[in-house]
Amino acid sequence: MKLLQKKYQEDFLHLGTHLNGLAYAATGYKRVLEENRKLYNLVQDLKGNIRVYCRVRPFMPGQPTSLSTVENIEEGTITIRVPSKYGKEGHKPFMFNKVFGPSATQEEVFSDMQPLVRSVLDGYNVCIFAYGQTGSGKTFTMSGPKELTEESLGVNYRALADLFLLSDQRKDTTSYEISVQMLEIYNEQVRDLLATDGQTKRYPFDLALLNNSHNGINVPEANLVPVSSTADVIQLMDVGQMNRAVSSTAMNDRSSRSHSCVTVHVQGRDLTSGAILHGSMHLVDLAGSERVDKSEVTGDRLKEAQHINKSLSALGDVISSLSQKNAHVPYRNSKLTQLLQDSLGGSAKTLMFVHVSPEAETVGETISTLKFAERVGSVELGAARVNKDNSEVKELKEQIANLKMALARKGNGNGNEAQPNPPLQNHERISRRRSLETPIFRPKLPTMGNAPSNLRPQVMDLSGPEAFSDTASSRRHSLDLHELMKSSIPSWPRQTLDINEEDREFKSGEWIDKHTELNQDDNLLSPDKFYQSMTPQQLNGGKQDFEVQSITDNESDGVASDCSDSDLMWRLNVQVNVPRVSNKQSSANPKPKKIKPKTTKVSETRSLIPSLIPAPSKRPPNTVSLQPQRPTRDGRRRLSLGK
Ligand SMILES: Nc1ncnc2c1ncn2[C@@H]1O[C@H](COP(=O)(O)OP(=O)(O)OP(=O)(O)O)[C@@H](O)[C@H]1O
Repeated sequence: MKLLQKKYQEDFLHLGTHLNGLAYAATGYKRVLEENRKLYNLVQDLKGNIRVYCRVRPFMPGQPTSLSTVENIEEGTITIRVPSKYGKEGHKPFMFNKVFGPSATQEEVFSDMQPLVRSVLDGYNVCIFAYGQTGSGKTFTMSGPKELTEESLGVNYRALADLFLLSDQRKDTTSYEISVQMLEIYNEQVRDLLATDGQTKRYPFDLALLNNSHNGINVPEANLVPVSSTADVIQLMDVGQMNRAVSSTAMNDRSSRSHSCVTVHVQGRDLTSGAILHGSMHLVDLAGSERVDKSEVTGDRLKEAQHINKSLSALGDVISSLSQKNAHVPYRNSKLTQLLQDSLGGSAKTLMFVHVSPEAETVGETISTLKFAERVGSVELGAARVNKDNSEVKELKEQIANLKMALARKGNGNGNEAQPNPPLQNHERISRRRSLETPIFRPKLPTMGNAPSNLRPQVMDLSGPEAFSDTASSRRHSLDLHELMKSSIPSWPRQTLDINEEDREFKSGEWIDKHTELNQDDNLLSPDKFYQSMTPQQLNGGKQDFEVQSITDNESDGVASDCSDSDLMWRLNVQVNVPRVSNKQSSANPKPKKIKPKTTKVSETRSLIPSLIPAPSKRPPNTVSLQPQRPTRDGRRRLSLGK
């Protein structure tokens, strides 16, 4: 007995020592997990909180095969073949965080956005946009084709599946509650797509959205339905889609002109500390753009087009304000921005998928789309970006500086009072990082047996770039240089990225004037105007506006990203993307182009929807619009050089 007692004592002692070791290891493990989470999100931060991925659609089966507008794809660069009818033949490179060619699979595309899903569970707010002209593949990327297979599932299915997979993997440390809501915005009216009474339910959106926030996340007073599996979400989406379809049929397919938004709210509770965190993912399908005859752009269609335009412009305003660190961010200017408020700015992470079609006839729209998207990426990634058109831009900047000096001397006698030129060199510092991601987990895909074949959960489909076009943009070439010089805020993109001939060709011209006639009363913001309103400093400093605020230890304790050490090390092998300087364009066309004066102003009515804008014509006379302007008080811009 004594021997046994002694042995038990020894065993207990041994067990105690062992347990101590285990407890110590557990503490260390938790520390490592926490460290991993921080490093993981740091890598995300380094890559920027607004990222832009480009995807090229393949030619459609049965389509006559023609030469693709996409000449080359190389990592983060896509080069567009510019046909001679746009003024001169050339090659136009655009740089993004990542470019997916026509043969890229759905899985490949998803793998690069997968880290964002993970961030939702770490308490971040995420918004995913699909941007591009009609038919360029937005829905394909986000939802998949009409006939879904496991391989063709869009990123939204995969994202939701991944969300549940990860939350399950973390269940020993964190308990997650996930809920979903589905809203539709049509002509600035919000409807709950999950409303059980089947009635169109209109919300006093300001009150509903803004008075019901908890822990920084605004939850509209719509149905917020708890879900516990991907199948649950799929069922809910099916209900929402059916509700949408009912009103669409009744209202002549209005769904193509309304925004629908699926929002996934996540609340995580740390099982040890009880700390709570919140994350959200907005999956929104914005109204698509479509070609209609000018005769159709009246009445309801015109109203719809104006609403689409207005909401996308409001989105631009919000991003602009965030990047300028304005105290006031105009979220309330549209229902869309109200809805996305928690996913824009602050610690939110935004991904834009920009889509392009390969057909030659859409090259104008393709270039406009790519220019806009490239600038969106530049807003946040401004700090390290290298200007790809460096030599040409430098030369033009010098010309601008000289012109301004001359004007200042003329206007002020000796020119002493003239303000110094904006620090143009900042533009040259803009650079971009490339995507560094590889998939960590294969998404667990929902079984197709449960998924209705017509189900198309929506991720943010931004209507095409033309939706931003408006009256204000039409005045872009009417500038007042005196006014500009008085302004303490230099404008940014046209000095650098947009200063060459092609840019003007694709951004200004007759269509602007045509467009103006239609939309004179709308004080809307075009992509150009939006970006013109930003300064180089704002761009370069803009990063801070989008920096992820680290979750405090209390909030995030124990909620770690699931990164293995090796994976983490791989991820931390960060190479800041310094784009290759491409001189193809300038070398191919070294001579300045002769300016053709515009003689006629066509006042034909056109749709406001982006793709309705006809292919841009030659650039306007007096190309002094090299230096962008802020609008005057009456919202108009004047040309003083041409006097
Ligand atoms: N990467 C791709 N691979 C194969 N087919 C694609 C791809 N992208 C798009 N398609 C096909 O091209 C067609 C148009 O794509 P989709 O409907 O996704 O465009 P969209 O941008 O959403 O258009 P809209 O703005 O009109 O909604 C569809 O038939 C789709 O299946």
